[in-house]
Amino acid sequence: MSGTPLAVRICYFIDAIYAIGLCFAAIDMELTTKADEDMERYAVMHVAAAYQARRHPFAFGYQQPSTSNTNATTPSAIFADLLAPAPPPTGSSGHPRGFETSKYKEWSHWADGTVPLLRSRTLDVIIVSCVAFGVWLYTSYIDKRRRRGLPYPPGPPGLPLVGNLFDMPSEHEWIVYRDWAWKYGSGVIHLNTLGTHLVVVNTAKAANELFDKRSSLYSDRPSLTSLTEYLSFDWAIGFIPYGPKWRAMRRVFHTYFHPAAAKTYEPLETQAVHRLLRNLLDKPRDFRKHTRHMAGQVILRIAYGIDVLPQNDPFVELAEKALQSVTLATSLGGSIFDLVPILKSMPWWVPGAGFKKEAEKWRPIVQDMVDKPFAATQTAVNQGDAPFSVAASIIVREDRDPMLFPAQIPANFYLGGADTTVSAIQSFFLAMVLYPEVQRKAQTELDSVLCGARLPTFEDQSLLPYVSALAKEVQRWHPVVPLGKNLRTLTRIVLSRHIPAIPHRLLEDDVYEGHFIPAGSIVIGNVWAVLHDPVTFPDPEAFRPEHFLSKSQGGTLGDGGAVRLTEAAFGFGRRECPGRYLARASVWIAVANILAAFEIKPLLDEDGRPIPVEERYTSGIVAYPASFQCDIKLRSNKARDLVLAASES
Ligand code: HEM
Repeated sequence: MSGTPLAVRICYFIDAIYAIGLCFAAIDMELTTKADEDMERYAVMHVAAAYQARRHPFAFGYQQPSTSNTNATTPSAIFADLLAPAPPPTGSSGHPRGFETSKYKEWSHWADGTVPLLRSRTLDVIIVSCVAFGVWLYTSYIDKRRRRGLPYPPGPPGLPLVGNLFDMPSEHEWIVYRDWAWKYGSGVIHLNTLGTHLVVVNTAKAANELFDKRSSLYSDRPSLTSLTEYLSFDWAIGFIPYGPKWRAMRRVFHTYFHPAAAKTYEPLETQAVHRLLRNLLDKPRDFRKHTRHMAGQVILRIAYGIDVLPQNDPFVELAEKALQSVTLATSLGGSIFDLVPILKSMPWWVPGAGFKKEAEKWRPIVQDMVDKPFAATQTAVNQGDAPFSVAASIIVREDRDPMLFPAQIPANFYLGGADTTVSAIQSFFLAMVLYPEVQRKAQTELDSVLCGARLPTFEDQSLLPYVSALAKEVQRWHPVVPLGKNLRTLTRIVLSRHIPAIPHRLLEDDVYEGHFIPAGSIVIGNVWAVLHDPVTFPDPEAFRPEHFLSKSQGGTLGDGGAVRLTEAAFGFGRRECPGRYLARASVWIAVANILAAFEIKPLLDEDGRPIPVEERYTSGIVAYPASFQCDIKLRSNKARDLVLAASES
């Protein structure tokens, strides 16, 4: 068997299923009409065909027999009929295609025996069907008792057994879930995929009630075997279940990222943004690459005290490569293990096995991402010339938590902080191309406060309310982590475990507004829907910083409400993003400085007409604007001087 080509093995499988299906159909007909020999005959032929193919792998081009013109009534006669016009041998391997007449006798005996065999199986089928029906009745009864008569939250009806598997959207799921919430008139909707309950929370009210007020129930994560076991991401706090290890990690995060600690990183963030300005000046077309470099510079400096190289930094490249493996894990091959953990012990040809092999190649890279930058800091500490960094501080601490491996803590920063910050800044560039009047207003405010004499710092926040509202609107307009990732048709199968951005998992049965939510449900906060609620944010699809300005300033919200709602961009409850203070400052500093120095416009074509830019986004865990080009030009000579001076200091 092991030497048989894969394609042939797939053919075996398909044909066996086909033949079995036809046998059951024949039995069914026999039960109902007692006289449909035709159907039975058809089934027998296909069973025989499958049998023949099993013995002769290259004979798969057999011709579909037509039963309509035959008078044959017994399996032997059918075979005689079937075998008479032997197809020509055309297989490139030299093996005969079609049936081998020399085997006729053997097969016909076998086929003759099939009819009574099918008949004798009838009772088995009835028993199996009764048992299956009984199991279904019993589980329905248990389910009903567990729900105490309460319904699940509303949602699309679904099909028996597979539930909503085929309802699941393949991209931009956050919009579909929001639409379902409107259609069924409920902030919380329920879906069932292959028996796994999926609950999507679409309003701020429900998110607040479930994730915040009942946070002890809603803070677990579903197990992601593909990432934690196969790729060794078991150190990533975002994937660690709710429990002592997660708490220990969060405590460390809090030590280094609480608001006062985050404030101490502002000079580093400003320095990275100044380098970004210089890079934009030198190579404006590479703005995407530059934002990635900026985010990497901030994170690696804070995490390890490493000053990254202007180009091709080995630590940035290593981390970026390791993160590519997450995409691999969230492909169908990897996700299948999250859905069906038993596949872990299955032979190599079972679905997902290719992923296992691939994961072996990637694991050392993920390990290097953890070890190599930490080792560099260790060396610097030993030599006594390490600048402040989280890694250096952990190395010299004596009160380290024994549950945590020191090198794993700073590795979390790149994983959580790099892509997210990059996406936000790229959304900002897109918004400025699409909304030139917003850009003009922000620049007018900057000019009136700074008078072109200096670049802005984070301290200027309160002096620049429109720019500050603009930075918040960037996170609302297209939330960085809107909900989910791209799920193509096949990956619908893994939805129940793997759908959302970073899903929560319910620990105990719960009831919300008269609806039952079972323990183990995967609970997704639809950040996008919360931030596109037309009652709170009129005209939610438009980029309008006024969404975050008080009414007296021409906006729609008081600052208090707006502040709480921007938090939604960073997730919910106890799992809320621990890097949010750092992230918010990085985005503000980047946005304000770029606006002060540059004008962002559409590129012009050869005839001087603006090249249209579309507002399109990818559907990943982190959503990016789809590739677009823009023209980034200095606003004035004064701006050039400021950029050059800042990048040299
Ligand atoms: C614009 C920037 C960022 C955005 C929009 C963002 C957003 C998010 C979101 C939505 C979550 C999921 C929360 C939930 O499960 O409800 C999250 C989790 C997380 N983020 Fe961020 N994030 C950003 C930057 C950062 C940075 C800079 C760091 C680290 C330095 C970071 C570290 C983390 C970690 C460790 C988690 C997992 C928390 C846990 O599971 O307990 N993030 N982030």
